[in-house]
Amino acid sequence: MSEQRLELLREALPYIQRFKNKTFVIKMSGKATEDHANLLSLAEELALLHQVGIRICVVHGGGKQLTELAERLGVEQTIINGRRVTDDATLEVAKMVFAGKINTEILAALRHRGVEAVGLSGVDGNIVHAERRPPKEIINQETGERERIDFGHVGDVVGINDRLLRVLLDHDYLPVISSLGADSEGRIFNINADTIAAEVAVRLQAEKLILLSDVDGLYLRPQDPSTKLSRLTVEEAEALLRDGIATGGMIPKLQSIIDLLRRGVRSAHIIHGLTRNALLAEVFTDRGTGTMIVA
Ligand SMILES: Nc1ncnc2c1ncn2[C@@H]1O[C@H](COP(=O)(O)OP(=O)(O)O)[C@@H](O)[C@H]1O
Ligand SMILES: CC(=O)N[C@@H](CCC(=O)OP(=O)(O)O)C(=O)O
Repeated sequence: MSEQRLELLREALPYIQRFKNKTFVIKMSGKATEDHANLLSLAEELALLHQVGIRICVVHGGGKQLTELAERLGVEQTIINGRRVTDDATLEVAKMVFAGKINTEILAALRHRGVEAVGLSGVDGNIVHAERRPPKEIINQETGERERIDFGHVGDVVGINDRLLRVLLDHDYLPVISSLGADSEGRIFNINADTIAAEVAVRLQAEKLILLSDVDGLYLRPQDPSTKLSRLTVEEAEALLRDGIATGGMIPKLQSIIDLLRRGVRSAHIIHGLTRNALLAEVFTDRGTGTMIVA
């Protein structure tokens, strides 16, 4: 183990006591899982949290990989306000990429780090009960136009069944859930991974939701990391959404976080999924590295 990691662990002792037996939901963006060395490093950090007795549930996306494979297959992609318009062909590719490739790669990395992880999609154990998102009038943030959008096979989460997750967590398994869900007729939906993570966190009465992204937090001036906000309240987060400071993929992220904090989870964190030890630093130090949003 590196000296930096040992130093962190020394500082971590009080936090370890505080968080033992608490549940953290950790969402890994596709961008955080794509590089093998980075994934192995993240898996090591997850293994440490798991070993000190924190109940970890991972939710992952894979938006970048889905876009890349779909386009290679000649399936054109459209993303509006951070959500993908999912036609028949895109859903086929989403099933392969999310529940197949990425989920298995995360499991293999955790296995390498000695963690007994179990791969699931939201379809397993009825974990994510979803309904098809009805066509909606929305303001397209990119064009500023009001449009009626049919997102296709995109689901809205209407319930989480946590029975299987609790069985696994109670037996020290680490569940890894990909961002698909289904309705009671077995129709499968593509669902934003941040949204699933937030809903799972509420259902498991998690202590924290931690989102591993490709930015190290929320910036006041988009694209300008020097304007990163370290800590904000729900009301401040709402204002950022209203003022159009959060755009693209940050919109569903913040919407989910606001909703989650109003429903009992204490804090949500946005951190960089490609910075070594960012996860450990966020959990085990006061400084943290990302943006913490509190109720
Ligand atoms: N105010 C903001 N601060 C930081 N990032 C922002 C902001 N507004 C929009 N973004 C964008 O949100 C992106 C993260 O969302 P998304 O691409 O969905 O990530 P992920 O794949 O991690 O879920 C960033 O890469 C950035 O381009
Ligand atoms: C409906 C919708 O937009 N679903 C997302 C699910 C994957 C995801 O959220 O992946 P990241 O976390 O890697 O961005 C998508 O198709 O991109």
